[in-house]
Amino acid sequence: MAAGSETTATSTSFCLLGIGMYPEVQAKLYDELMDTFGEDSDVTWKDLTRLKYMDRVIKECLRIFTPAPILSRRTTGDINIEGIDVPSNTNFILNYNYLHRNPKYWKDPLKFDPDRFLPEEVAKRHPYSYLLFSGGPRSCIGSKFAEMNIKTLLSVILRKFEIKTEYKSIEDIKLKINVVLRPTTGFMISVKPRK
Ligand code: HEM
Repeated sequence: MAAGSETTATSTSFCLLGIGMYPEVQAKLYDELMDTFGEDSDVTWKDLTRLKYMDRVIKECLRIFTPAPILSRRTTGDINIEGIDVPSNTNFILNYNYLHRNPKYWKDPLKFDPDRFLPEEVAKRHPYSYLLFSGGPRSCIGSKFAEMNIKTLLSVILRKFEIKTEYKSIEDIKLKINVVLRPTTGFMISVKPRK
């Protein structure tokens, strides 16, 4: 259950938090939604694939707030990582939130910039510098479904409500890990009907 529902709920909440913090991003998303669906029409799979800006915003929110940040692996043979010998049968803890905020891969990592996910920018980075759904043979089997789910939820919510948050900056948000990532002081999101 946690694999699919808790991760999706947490991801959507972090997206709303990011969107609430940047009114100019929210306005652009609203325009894209109006152009794509208008005010009332139902969300269809085909239309979801046209939400290019929303796709980038979601990726940027979940880079900064990676909902499933801690994973473990065990080596099945001796390996060498950047000059360090690691014997077989060693347990590893991987922290993807750290990876996603590492200045070695992300310039100005706490700057919110959805355009980091423009295709030409993605092409410049190592494919494993962004591991929202992990990588390799044990990566998330629900990734496409999760993306569609989050886009559908945001498409419904953002057309009807304006999102606000009391948080003023990413640096303000202290995080803890309860299996999934959480802000220590809650999401602090409020919604205002658009009309
Ligand atoms: C945004 C939402 C989601 C995120 C961030 C997420 C993230 C992840 C990550 C990072 C892993 C890798 C775990 C590892 O390597 O040890 C994983 C595995 C998995 N996820 Fe997701 N997930 C999400 C949604 C879903 C959904 C919607 C489903 C099911 C419909 C799902 C089912 C699974 C399953 C079954 C695995 C285990 C795959 C395996 O061990 O072979 N996830 N997920």
